[in-house]
Amino acid sequence: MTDHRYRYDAILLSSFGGPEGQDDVIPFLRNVTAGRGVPDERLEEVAHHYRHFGGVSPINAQNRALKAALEGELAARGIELPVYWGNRNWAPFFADTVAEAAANGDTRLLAVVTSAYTSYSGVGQYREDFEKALAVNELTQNASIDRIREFFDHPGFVTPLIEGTQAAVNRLTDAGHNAAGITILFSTHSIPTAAAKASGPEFGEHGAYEAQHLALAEVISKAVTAATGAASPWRLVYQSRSGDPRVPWLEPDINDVIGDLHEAGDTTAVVVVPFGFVSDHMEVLWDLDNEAKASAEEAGFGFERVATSGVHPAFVSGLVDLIVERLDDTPAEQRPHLTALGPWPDHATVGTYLEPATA
Ligand SMILES: CC1=C(CCC(=O)O)c2cc3nc(cc4[nH]c(cc5[nH]c(cc1n2)c(C)c5CCC(=O)O)c(CCC(=O)O)c4C)C(CCC(=O)O)=C3C
Ligand SMILES: [Fe+2]
Repeated sequence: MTDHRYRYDAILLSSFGGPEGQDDVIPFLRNVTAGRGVPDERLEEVAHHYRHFGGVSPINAQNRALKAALEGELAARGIELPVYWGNRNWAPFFADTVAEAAANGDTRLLAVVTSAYTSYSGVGQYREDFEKALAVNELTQNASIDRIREFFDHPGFVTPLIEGTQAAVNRLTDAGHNAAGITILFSTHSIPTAAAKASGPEFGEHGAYEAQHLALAEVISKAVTAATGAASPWRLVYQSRSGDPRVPWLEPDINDVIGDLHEAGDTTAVVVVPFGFVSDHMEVLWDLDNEAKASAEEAGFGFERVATSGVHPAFVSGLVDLIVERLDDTPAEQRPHLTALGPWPDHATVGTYLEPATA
């Protein structure tokens, strides 16, 4: 219900969604790829990843846990805003969640999107999802959905990654590896190069998407060096490439880099930091814990995979800080950010350069 102490009525935890059983796998994948030219062979291959885990993606349980954690942190700070949860690709779908919220009188929603960087998938497509969810409920004139800013360089998101990377490097050095022989692989989702450029061409050939990842990798690497006292080399690598093989996507692939490091001969171990994601969902469990780990074993490397931010208390608290800065309309110069690119601006409307890649 409209509570005039706040400029929003409720929080909308907004995510990707995932299947909850074998029968959901194919319908889910059809939702994800609707009209987007992902070849059938790729869908078969990805279906197999889900089938291997009983047709259940871990992402929904992770979002239920995040929702509960956000509710706990909001309550602890005396902020009386309900938290709803909706997804793009699987139930609870945005349209149903928005209908439920509106039935409760909650029409001014602030979305917390489980995506830290600027891209069509992480920003523009959510904006379109929100517009559709309002439109099918005939709420376009009577309800609104804003979102918190991209939080790639917010301390709440970054702190768990720094801690995790530091601990992983320490475990490897304790096991006898030299810091200089440990390569830190900062891993994120590959996207088509055209989509990367469209995420903000003023940031270079691969747009804001790559610039944000490079800036953050530098920050984490420096923090780890400062804490451990010894520098380890690092690389930005990409994972989970999809789509038409003739369309260029961001490279290098993590598995190719592990192979190259093996040939070059200076590396004895890798630390994989899945900093492109906020939870240990399927793309982390399959593409890293399974595939990248196998590549590392083949190379004879030590292997450590750092946890995503998940429901780390610093992350949960950081998300509530990001909510509060919107409730209070905190000026940009007071908003925390750990890279020179931030604080990323709020998007009141669809990012003009966030169109889907047509390449
Ligand atoms: C940038 C980005 C993020 C991070 C930001 C964000 O969170 O948005 C992300 C997250 C995720 N991607 C996920 C799953 C999938 N992504 C796919 C396909 C695609 N992803 C893309 C990009 C991204 N994806 C792209 C350009 C495609 C090509 C087709 C298209 O343009 O849509 C496909 C189809 C099959 C395949 O080709 O892999 C699946 C199943 C899951 C859920 C995992 C789980 O279930 O635990 C999550 C969190
Ligand atoms: Fe994806």
